[in-house]
This record gives sequence, C-alpha cells and structure tokens, in this order.
Amino acid sequence: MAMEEEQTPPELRYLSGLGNTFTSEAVPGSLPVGQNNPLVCPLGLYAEQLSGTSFTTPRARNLRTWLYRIKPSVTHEPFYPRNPTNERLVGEFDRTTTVATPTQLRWRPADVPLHPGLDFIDGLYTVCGAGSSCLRHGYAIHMYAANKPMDGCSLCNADGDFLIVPQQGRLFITTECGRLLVSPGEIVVIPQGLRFAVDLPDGPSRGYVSEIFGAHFQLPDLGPIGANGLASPRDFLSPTAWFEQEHHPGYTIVHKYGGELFSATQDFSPFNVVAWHGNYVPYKYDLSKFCPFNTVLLDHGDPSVNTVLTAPTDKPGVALLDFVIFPPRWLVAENTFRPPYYHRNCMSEFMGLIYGMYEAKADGFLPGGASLHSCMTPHGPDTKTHEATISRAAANEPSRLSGTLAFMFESWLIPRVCPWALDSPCRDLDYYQCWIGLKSHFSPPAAAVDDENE
Ligand SMILES: O=C(O)Cc1cc(O)ccc1O
Ligand SMILES: [Fe+2]
Repeated sequence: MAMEEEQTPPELRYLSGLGNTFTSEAVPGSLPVGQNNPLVCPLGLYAEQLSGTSFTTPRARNLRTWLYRIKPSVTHEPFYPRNPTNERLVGEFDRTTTVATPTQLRWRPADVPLHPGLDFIDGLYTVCGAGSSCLRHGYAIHMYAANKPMDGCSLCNADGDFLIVPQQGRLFITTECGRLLVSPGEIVVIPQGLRFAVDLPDGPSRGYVSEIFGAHFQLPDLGPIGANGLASPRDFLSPTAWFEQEHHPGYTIVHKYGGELFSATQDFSPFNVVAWHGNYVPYKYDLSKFCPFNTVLLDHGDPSVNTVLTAPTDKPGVALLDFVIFPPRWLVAENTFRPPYYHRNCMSEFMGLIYGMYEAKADGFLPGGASLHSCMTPHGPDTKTHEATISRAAANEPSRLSGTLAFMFESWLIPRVCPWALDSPCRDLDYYQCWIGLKSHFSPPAAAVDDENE
C-alpha cells in the first residue's frame, strides 16, 4: 500500500469535532447496535477495545474506542527488540541518556537525506525531553527527516501521544481508525497505542513531533475570551473507517515501549478495522483555521493566548506541554514594542518554524530549524530586530504580519538534551552572538547622574 513518490493521494472523508463520540463503518451494518461486544459481531468481526484512559477516569475525560476488525490485534508472533533499532529515540530522560544545559540552543534545518532510505520510524530523532515514559510523566520532543514510506510495517506508540507538525512534505497516515492526509500548515495527533503507518506522497519530508507521557491533549479553557475563539472544536478532523483484508505475509508491527523499539510479525495488515465507535481517535487540524486574539491597544500579550492544544499537569494552569502558534495577524498596539519581549521563563520553550520568518529573529531561525530556551534561560529579539523596531518611524500604524507560521512546545518540566542534538552539524554554535550586539541606550539626564554620584 506504499505510494510511489509524488503519487496523488485519494480523496478522504473526515468526521468533524474534537472530543466527539463518533461512529464509522466502512461496510454498512458492520457496527453492532445497542451493545459493544455481542456474542457474534456483525459480518463475523472481532470486537476489541482500545483504552486511552484508565477504565475509571471520570467520564468527562474518559477516552476509549471500540474497533470491529477482521482479526484481533493480538494475532501476531512474539515481540523481539527491533533490529536494527533507532539509537536516537529516547523515552527516559536522565543522566545516562541526556545532558542538562541552560545554554540558548538553535539548530539550522536538517537536510532530508536521500540515501540510505529512511522511513518515519528511522527518520525520527529525539532532540530533548523530560521525565519518563514508564513513569507516565514527561514528554519528548523529536524531529524527523524521512524519504521512504513505511512499507509493510506499522508503528504503535505505547509511550504516549504524538503531536506531529509536518514542515516539508505531506504525510499520508493510515491508522486503525482510517486515513488522514496532513499537509505542512496542519498538525495531526496520533493517540497512544493506535497503530499507524506514514506514507510520503511528496517524497522527502521533515517536521517536528512532541510526545506526551501520561496525558492527552485538550483545548485550552477560554476564560474571559468567552465561548468562541482560538481553535474551534469543529475544525478538528478525524478519519472514517477504512480497511484492507489481503493476506500480507511478513507484515511488521513495530511497538515503541519504554522509549525502545520492538517488532513482531503477522500475516495480515493491522489496518483491518471495518467499523469503530468511540472518542479515542486520531485527528488533524489546519492551523490557518485558528482564530487569534491579541491586544487592541497596548503592550505585548503573553503567548499563551495563542494556545492551540494543551496537555495539563495536576497543577491548575500548569501545562505538561502547550502547543502554541504565532500565526499571521494584525499588529495594532500603540506605543508598544511589538515583537516578543525579553524574557526569562520558569517554563521551557522549544520553537520551530513552519514557513516564513519569526518576528523575534531577523536572521538564523529558518523554516525547519529549531530553538530551545530552557527554564530561566534569557532570550528575546535579536539585535537586528530590536534596532529595527525602535527606529521604525511608523511603529504606531497597524501592520499585518503575513507569510509566517512559527510554533512553540512549552513545558513546565525542564528538558534534558540529547548528545546528538548538541553535537549536530546543524547546531548554530554562534547563536548567542545574535544578542551580543545589543547596545546600551541608557541616557539619564546629566543632573540625575551627578546627584547619584556625588
Ligand atoms: O520566546 C519566544 O520567542 C516565544 C514568546 C513569544 C512571545 O510573543 C512572548 C513571549 C515568548 O516567550
Ligand atoms: Fe520566550
């Protein structure tokens, strides 16, 4: 089922609404009526539940889906450590795997290698993260550069949810719930435990992934904004049931578990779900649908106002991981330094750029590149941006920030960084230089200086 390079993907139908309970059948009459697991399911299917939360999680946050499939997913040979594994995937962030550094870090975009062929699994590499997938608290930030479809192979991430941000090349993703086509400018969430395979209809592809352990993404509360605004639930799209039933000898099930890869074989595709119902589903979202709110008079608001999705911790208002965007918008604040302010944050900020230029960096932060400003590490606009902003005569005029889309993964947990990210040829070792040229503009009245120094 792998698509050749630049093949047109099929038209897909989606179900709309984040958090909805859906039903979907690829064959009419394949979904049991009135119960989840009848003695014999319609059309001779097997019933299988996929639980995304504990059975006893309160109803408002309980997530599960019932899958009606040709054979249950348990029908496979034993799991073995995958050989070769992917040495650059991390699920436990400690001194043995990663490094603590308060240094401002920035990376140039990685070239997508053409040889040897890398699929989504082998093209993934962890950049940083915190906590532990086994202890179900923490997150990992990965990037990927892939040039080969996952052929005869699916991935199941037992560790957490993946939020994937493609930056170059569309992703055609087949899941047990159906198929999604995700373009740069869209994001997709693949929930923990759902099997999926990534095809690359445009060939070489790259992007960013945040993975969260022990939590799921939800929409942020809107507070005084009211009932509408930011990302609207109806703009989140989930797939419709789709299955394949051909005999497929040697199909490989890859299982990411404790940050490590295992594999098992079976003689059929895992995408054999004819019907399903539930609320534990993959979904995609087109970031151009985001309805941004911002200041209409003065000052630069905090970036939390641009939160698309948040994964909460147990502390109210504190995120395990926020996904925040910096979309095209009007800037209208008066007498205001409009780019981001200089900043030290108890949260840690990983940023990526999907296209265009980021408002705080005139140079060096490029589409496909990344930066990391960890807990309390100072950062802010580079010298060029600062100088250009304060010298701009028309600074009070409305201006439209266009042709740009940056994002941030922001977390309460302090990330540790992978050695290969620190040693990467893409690392911009001169990043700190972008602030070194900031001059003192301090000009107190002469009398005040004299008074003080007398
Ligand atoms: O560091 C950054 O560029 C992200 C950011 C953007 C903004 O508009 C305000 C604060 C902030 O941390
Ligand atoms: Fe910041």
